Amino acid sequence: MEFRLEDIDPDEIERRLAVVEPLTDSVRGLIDAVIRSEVDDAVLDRARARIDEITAELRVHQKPGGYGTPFTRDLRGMPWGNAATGLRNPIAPPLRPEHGAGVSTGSVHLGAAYEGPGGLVHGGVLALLMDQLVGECASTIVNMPHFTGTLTVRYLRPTKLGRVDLRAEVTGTQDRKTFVHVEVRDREGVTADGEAIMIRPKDFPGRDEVLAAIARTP
Ligand SMILES: CCCCCCCCCC(=O)SCCNC(=O)CCNC(=O)[C@H](O)C(C)(C)COP(=O)(O)OP(=O)(O)OC[C@H]1O[C@@H](n2cnc3c(N)ncnc32)[C@H](O)[C@@H]1OP(=O)(O)O
Repeated sequence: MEFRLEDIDPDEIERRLAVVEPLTDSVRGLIDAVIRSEVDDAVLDRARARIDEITAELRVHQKPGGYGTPFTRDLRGMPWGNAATGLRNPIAPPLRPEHGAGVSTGSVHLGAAYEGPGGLVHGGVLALLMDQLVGECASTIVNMPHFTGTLTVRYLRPTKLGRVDLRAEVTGTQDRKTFVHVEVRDREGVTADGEAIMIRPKDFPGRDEVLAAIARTP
């Protein structure tokens, strides 16, 4: 887990998001269209050539590796490449968690790109979303980043594609461990639940900056 301080103000964050969020949404639309399109092969071939051109244009200047998890001095995180929440990651639904007292919630629309069995959400996608939410829940409540040590998922009944709601709640803490219960619902009720043991790592790159930024946060 690597954290990197990026000393920019909220206006600059908004300026960047105003450019990349619409781009990411457009690519989400493209992914959905590629899965569901019934146009003929010639149109698909033409689309591929145009997409390859755009990809080459974007690759002229790019980061090595992943996007990383930059954060500002006031601890606003910018994990924009995150697989579940990333604001510039088209495979992220994206989940946008909200945090209350010991509870985190989030809703997503899971369309064709998240299908497992026909018409139903892939179990791994649900585990991804649960993992993210329990991570954010433990990290926000304890105010320090946590890793998922163990996540046990029970799939209670199939989850229909469409709107899915998640809720995570801290059920206890013990030294560096935080215990979190999580539930997933589709429009007909609870479809899966899970128990997570979240661990606050002893050390990680950027730890001192995170602690200093927390200390400065009013
Ligand atoms: C603001 C930031 C928001 C971030 C949200 C992001 C959410 C994303 C969620 C994720 O996807 S995290 C990525 C998936 N998880 C990992 O990659 C974790 C990989 N594993 C590790 O890095 C280490 O194994 C871990 C940090 C989990 C534990 O290493 P430690 O060296 O700190 O553990 P240690 O051996 O000192 O054990 C400390 C306690 O934790 C317990 N423990 C260790 N590993 C465990 C485990 N895997 N499961 C359950 N408990 C575990 C261990 O028994 C012990 O309990 P006791 O104190 O009661 O004895």
